[in-house]
Amino acid sequence: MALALWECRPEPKNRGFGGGYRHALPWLGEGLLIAGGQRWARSRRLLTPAFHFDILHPYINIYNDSAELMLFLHTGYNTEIKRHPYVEAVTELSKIIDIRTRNVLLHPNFVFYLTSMGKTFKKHCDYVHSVAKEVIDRRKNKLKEAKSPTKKYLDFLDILLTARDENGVGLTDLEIRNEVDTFLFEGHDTTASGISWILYALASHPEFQRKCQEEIDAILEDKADEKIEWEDLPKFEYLTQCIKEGMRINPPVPAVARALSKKMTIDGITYLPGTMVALNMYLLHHNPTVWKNPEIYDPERFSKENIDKIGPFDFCPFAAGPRNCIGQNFAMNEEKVLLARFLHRYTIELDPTHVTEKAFALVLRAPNGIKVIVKKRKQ
Ligand code: HEM
Repeated sequence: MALALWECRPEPKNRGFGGGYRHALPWLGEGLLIAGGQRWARSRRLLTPAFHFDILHPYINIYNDSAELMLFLHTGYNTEIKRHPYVEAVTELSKIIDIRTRNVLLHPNFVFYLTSMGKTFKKHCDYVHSVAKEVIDRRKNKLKEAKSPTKKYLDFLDILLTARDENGVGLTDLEIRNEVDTFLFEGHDTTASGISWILYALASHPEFQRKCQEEIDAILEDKADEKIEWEDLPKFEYLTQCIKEGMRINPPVPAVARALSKKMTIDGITYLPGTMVALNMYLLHHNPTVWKNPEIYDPERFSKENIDKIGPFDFCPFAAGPRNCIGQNFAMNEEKVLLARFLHRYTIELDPTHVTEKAFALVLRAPNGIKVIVKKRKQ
């Protein structure tokens, strides 16, 4: 009998002293990313309907609107693009968690919160929690006024607020806030990193970029408003190959970690329960025993002819098993729309004066930025 994901018992996240996830607890709480055991199983069961195709379908309009805004900003010369304070705070929080995880002296709470970094962390946590609370309260009031959700389409927040388990019990206010914070982080930073590194790969390989553009031009040929419909998404076959290869060579989440729940023997060495195990997706995707010529960006690896040669655990940008990414379809759809709309209008080239560096944090970052030259296409 096949088990639903939440009926499996995944290895827990390492939240003990020294474990990386522990440092994100004051920010994300026991949301889906960090929770374990029964709490995780209940939340995963309640939240899975939020990623059903029927719920994802109307988000296509939001992806298109976001693409529109991004393209508009590109047309303005000297436009100073200010990041939202929420995005600034999340970036700082994830940077601090990364620094803290690598420095054992900052692990004890009583030391960390005495440092200026600890105080900044607390300040940003309070701010992001207040934003999440405001969003939740606003929607709660709307739902109260309407008595029951009357919108044609429910979104993620409606589902969080109205979900009930088999005993008719919903999520508490704190559980809802933890999920909102988790999804705002997991849903934004990861996709932003993915799109940036895919654009970098395509700027480095004009031949693949041109092939994507030919495909995009053919799909958008008769659309004066350039709007991508839900039905168009499966047509972007070559773009999808480039996206997957982009996430192979630069996985947005470079590593995850677990604590062993039972003894495990790897290469003749036995590890005891509780041992922390880091699973490095970046190294997996660059391992020459798994991938031939791993440093070469080659979208043909994901062509119809070749895709069956890829093993089930060779390509893991969204992790694997019961604790895989719940938002992976959402993310793939968003990446397709944003990249297709961008490449339809513009061609990008690498800035030859800039050296792009990689930093392995909670998400894969480019500490000094990715610089490309953007040229309007003649059509
Ligand atoms: C390119 C984009 C994305 C990538 C590469 C990505 C990758 C991942 C990975 C590797 C994990 C496992 C993390 C771990 O074990 O510590 C994960 C979990 C998760 N992701 Fe994503 N993600 C992406 C987008 C999204 C989006 C758009 C959402 C929500 C809208 C989302 C929500 C989550 C949540 C809630 C979890 C925890 C799931 C659980 O433990 O049951 N992710 N993601």
